[in-house]
Amino acid sequence: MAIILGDHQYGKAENRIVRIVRDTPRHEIHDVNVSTALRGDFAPAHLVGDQSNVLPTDSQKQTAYAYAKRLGTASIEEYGLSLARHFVDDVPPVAAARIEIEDYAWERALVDGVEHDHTWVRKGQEVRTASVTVEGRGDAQRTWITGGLKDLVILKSTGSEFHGFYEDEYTVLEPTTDRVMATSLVATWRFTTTEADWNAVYAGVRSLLVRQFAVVHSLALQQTLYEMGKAVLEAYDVIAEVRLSAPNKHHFRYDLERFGIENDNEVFHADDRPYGLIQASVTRDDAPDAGPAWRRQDAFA
Ligand SMILES: O=c1[nH]c(=O)c2[nH]c(=O)[nH]c2[nH]1
Repeated sequence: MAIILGDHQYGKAENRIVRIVRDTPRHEIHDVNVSTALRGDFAPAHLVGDQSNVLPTDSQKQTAYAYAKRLGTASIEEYGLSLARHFVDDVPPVAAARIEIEDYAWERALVDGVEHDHTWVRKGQEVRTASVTVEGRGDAQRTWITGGLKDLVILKSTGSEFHGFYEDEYTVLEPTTDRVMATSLVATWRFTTTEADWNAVYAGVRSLLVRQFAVVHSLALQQTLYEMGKAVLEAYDVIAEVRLSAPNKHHFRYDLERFGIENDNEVFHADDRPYGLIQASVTRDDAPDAGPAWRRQDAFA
């Protein structure tokens, strides 16, 4: 029997970079969490402790900060692209680089009803995400970009049903034709291009996802997810695939009848666990190969 080193990658995870644009008295803020991962033949480092090909994770961190100046005008996708290309093009042992970014939104503080120039309040909990993977050099170079969001907490108080499901001897769930449906959505979309109006696509996709959640009369969260992905693919030909992950944040109608009080879907217990976890990928039948687009940094965990 031989023991072999398998797939490996290494990088600096979760660089918390804040970029302030202060060229005028009205500042701008970009607050991001950047993770780098380099891939290539780093076997000697693992097998015999030879670091000669290893660009330290500390250097990767320094590079992420050095490139952060670009965040003044660049979207997170563009920033990730320049960082990934730098590692692959300029560091010979690196065969591929993956950059994952989370973007935390701030909104201007209102002071006496006026937007303040250099004070912000964190906007909700929703986070914009992006990943860039660059492989190979020169004409053989290939690039995969995803955009996305996570922690988009969304709830509808009607327009959702769940019935007609398969029942076995353990099924106790009551069918319903009117329930609260809520989730904390994670959506990731895979681009077919390395040049897009990234911020406009983000805003458009986000609003389509919210729109579909609201207007689709849902017979199950599964159906809602499919309709969300389908609408995005119909509207954006620069997107080949949408992946959705949605915890079903159950809201159980509370039994007030015990107290002689009517409860016509008015009072609920919001249960935090367990939760149903509904996940789907929606794709075009002619979508290009996903390559390493979904090879996330936490794939080793
Ligand atoms: O939208 C739903 N999908 C399910 O698969 C499911 N299962 C369940 O218990 N409730 C729900 N709701």
